Amino acid sequence: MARIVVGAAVVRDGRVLAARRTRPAAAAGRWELPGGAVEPGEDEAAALARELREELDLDVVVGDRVGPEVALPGERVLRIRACRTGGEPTALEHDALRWVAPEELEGLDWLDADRAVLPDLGDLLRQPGPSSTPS
Ligand SMILES: Nc1nc2c([nH]c(=O)n2[C@H]2C[C@H](O)[C@@H](COP(=O)(O)OP(=O)(O)OP(=O)(O)O)O2)c(=O)[nH]1
Repeated sequence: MARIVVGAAVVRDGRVLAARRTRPAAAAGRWELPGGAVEPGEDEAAALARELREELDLDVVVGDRVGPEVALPGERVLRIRACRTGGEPTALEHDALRWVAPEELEGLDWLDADRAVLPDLGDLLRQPGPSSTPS
């Protein structure tokens, strides 16, 4: 069975958090949705929350899937989940972080697999969020 890699679409004020990789060499300098591999016996949402604490010192609430499941090399698949946070991320394993607006998505140098979710990510960012709900 394919190993699952989970990535977070952390959304705030209509932007999504992108993180720039430092390793391996082929991926260094390219952007991803932060996350990592689900460990055996671990729940996907729990894995994602754990990875974001480890990589970004960030507590998130994990929500619904975004976009298609994408095949990765080495019998792995990438699944993206929408996340919310009240905190500020710190780059502990990446060399840059950026809040990306929908119109900037296409122009970023994403890892190849992540390109497949950009249309759905754009739709998600354009939806009115909690912060823009009239009170
Ligand atoms: N986290 C993350 N990984 C991605 C994305 N797109 C993509 O192709 N990948 C690939 C890159 C890596 O080969 C793999 C995740 O590895 P990782 O280094 O981020 O996470 P990890 O610590 O759990 O990995 P590992 O030590 O078990 O190899 O998935 C993405 O958007 N986010």
